[in-house]
Amino acid sequence: MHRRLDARAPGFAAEFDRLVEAARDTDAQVSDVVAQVIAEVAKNGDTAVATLTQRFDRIDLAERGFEIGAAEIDAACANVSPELMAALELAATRIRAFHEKQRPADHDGTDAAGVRAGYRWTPVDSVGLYVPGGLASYPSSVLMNAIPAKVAGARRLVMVTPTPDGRLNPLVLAAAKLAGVDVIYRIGGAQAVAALAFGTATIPAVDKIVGPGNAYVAEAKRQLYGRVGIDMVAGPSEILVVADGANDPAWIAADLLSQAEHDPAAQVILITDDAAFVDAVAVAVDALIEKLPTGATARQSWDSQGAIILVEQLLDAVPLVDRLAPEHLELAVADPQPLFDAVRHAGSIFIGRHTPEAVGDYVGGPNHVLPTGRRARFASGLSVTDFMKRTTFLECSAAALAAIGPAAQTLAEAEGLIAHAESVRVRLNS
Ligand SMILES: NC(=O)c1ccc[n+]([C@@H]2O[C@H](COP(=O)([O-])OP(=O)(O)OC[C@H]3O[C@@H](n4cnc5c(N)ncnc54)[C@H](O)[C@@H]3O)[C@@H](O)[C@H]2O)c1
Ligand SMILES: N[C@H](CO)Cc1c[nH]c[nH+]1
Ligand SMILES: [Zn+2]
Repeated sequence: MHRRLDARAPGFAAEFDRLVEAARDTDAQVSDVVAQVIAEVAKNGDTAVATLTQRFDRIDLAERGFEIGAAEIDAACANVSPELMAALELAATRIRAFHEKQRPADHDGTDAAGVRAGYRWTPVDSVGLYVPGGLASYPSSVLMNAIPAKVAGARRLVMVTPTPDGRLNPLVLAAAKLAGVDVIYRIGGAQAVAALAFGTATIPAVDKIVGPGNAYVAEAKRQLYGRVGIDMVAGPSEILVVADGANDPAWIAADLLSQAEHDPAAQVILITDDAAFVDAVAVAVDALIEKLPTGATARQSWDSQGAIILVEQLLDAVPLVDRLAPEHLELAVADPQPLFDAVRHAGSIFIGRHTPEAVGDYVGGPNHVLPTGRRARFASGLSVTDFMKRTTFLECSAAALAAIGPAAQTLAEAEGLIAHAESVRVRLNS
């Protein structure tokens, strides 16, 4: 049974704290398994990747090969219907147009002291794109990963995706070809993330790993950060819907289940100011779950992570939203703008009754790879700048050094770092 909370009831604060602190993606068991997988791949490379892939995805890489080659990709593309291809192309066009606006500007200027200072952006050389493939397949995540990488100018795009029991949606390969991915390996989970971080005889190490995944994938990226760059921790999906009682309960139930069907660990929450609507949505959720092919997953998520919170008035939702910092926030209310203006922490916001989060998963334009587990407090969705880094630069003429150097010398001496002071002083006195 999902949780029900009433913001006006005594004990609400403690109950809400428990909801906020409920760990879904970093529990000790997941963390230990991932640490073990990473250690095995670091030590035994391809052999460990093959053994773990046999264990978790039940496929024999010695027989199938690690890489998905051009012939397999072309055959898959030939099987994609024109209607699907058109939808994929529409998605790609819209995602590209949105991300092209994110290209950052360089800066190069000379200040009043005559010092030239600035920064310039350059792309990361090689990136690993994680495309999930355990419970569902994610052609849309191929586009969301690869298109911003291409817009940034990353030179080499290495994609990994698991193929449990050999299953692979041809649209995943069509999306990879459309987006310009360079090489694809049929591996997933923490072992794929570790292979991309360390490199193996078959799989080249990359500079940065991006993309979403389940708790194991997200934890592997978290543990490997530092050895390799990561975009963020993007784990099991989340949605928080703020809805008034004027909504059709079936619409809101579908929105909640759209994220619950991703993973038993997905978290879906409704906040409303209408007590009757609480019951209506709960009934609609139960009715829709029965009809979904993904109902078993959605049921586990709804029962174990789902919650409905009743508030006195809609603006009371704002501090609750900010505490939860959800991956997705839907504002299904008559006048969403005041809520939109007030909320500070959310990965992506969907404004008004006619903007279901699902449209953003595919064709909206903004990226659907987003921080989860309350990390929208400090992290942002995948963007072009995740595939770039900023190098600053400085140039002093003799006159400029004369203007600012003495203060540097003074500070270096105060820190007791005399070689620092000396490297400025010798130039000032030349
Ligand atoms: N936050 C985001 O931006 C975002 C976007 C899209 C999808 N998602 C999330 O991505 C996830 C996709 O999950 P998925 O499972 O379908 O695919 P996945 O590719 O992320 O995970 C499948 C892999 O997990 C590993 N695994 C499974 N059970 C394991 C176990 N018990 N021990 C060790 N490893 C194990 C296996 O190696 C398997 O190949 C969902 O949680 C979904 O909500 C998040
Ligand atoms: N909702 C997911 C992000 O949490 C993204 C996605 C891809 N396909 C469907 N949904
Ligand atoms: Zn989704």
